[in-house]
Amino acid sequence: MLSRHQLIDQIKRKKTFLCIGLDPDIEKIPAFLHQYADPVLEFNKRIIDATKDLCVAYKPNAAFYESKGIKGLQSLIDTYKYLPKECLSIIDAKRGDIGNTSDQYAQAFFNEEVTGMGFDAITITPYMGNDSVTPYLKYEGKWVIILALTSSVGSKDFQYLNTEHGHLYEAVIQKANTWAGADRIMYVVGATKSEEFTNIRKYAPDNFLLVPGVGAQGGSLEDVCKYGITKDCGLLVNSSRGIIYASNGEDFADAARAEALKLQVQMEEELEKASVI
Ligand SMILES: O=c1ccn([C@@H]2O[C@H](COP(=O)(O)O)[C@@H](O)[C@H]2O)c(=O)[nH]1
Repeated sequence: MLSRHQLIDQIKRKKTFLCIGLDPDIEKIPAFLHQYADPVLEFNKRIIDATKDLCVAYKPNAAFYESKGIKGLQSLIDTYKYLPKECLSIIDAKRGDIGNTSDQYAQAFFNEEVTGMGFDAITITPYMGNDSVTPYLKYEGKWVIILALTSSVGSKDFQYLNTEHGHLYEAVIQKANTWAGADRIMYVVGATKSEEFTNIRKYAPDNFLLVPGVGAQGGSLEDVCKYGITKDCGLLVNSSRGIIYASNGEDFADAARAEALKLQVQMEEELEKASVI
């Protein structure tokens, strides 16, 4: 469990708001790792060891594990167990279903005694509304991270539709703010949508925003900070492929560290500029 207060403390202490995405594709991980019983776990462990002082969160995306069946699920459980306790652990599962089904998803990712996984936070699609989100909030201290404005090209299909409360993504934020406060709810906003951050801060002045899309998707960290940073930082900027696949040789963990370090240095500058540190 990681509270808002602990998250902000960690950001100030480590001078970073980097979230590293653990999206291991068996086709892309270095060949020499295939000699290990669980190559994915070995890959993740070495990435974590090489980067844990440079980031405040790790975000395994469930798809990369679920696509491998039982072995993948075991890799996810063992990766969860290996994550440093001081870092926010986010399962990027993008779940969303009726209440009793959401209860099962919440148990799957939050109830460590039952499943071996007790992530601090989960990503949720808000399309089905209140009853698809509130079951996760029953787990005291856990975070729900709601998709608001995604980094994807397809975000324009629904998220910009006009409603009586503004664009659909604005209506999502206004409604979700009535379910819990900024100590329990974060929003996903893509780095590729930096022009919308000022607007989003009108509705979510205090919420942390999980921001994917820097690195492989071409989003600008500088622009995200220009329009999105708050006095408490309020940002978790994710990079997955840009860090974990920096090299596919034996030096992959060092190369990942070098990429993470570049982002950490930029983040430290932004934190200073915004007087967070
Ligand atoms: O709007 C969204 C929501 C989630 N994601 C996820 O974040 C990472 C991004 O990976 P990169 O390799 O850094 O592009 C990945 O797990 C996505 O599923 C997103 O990209 N956009």
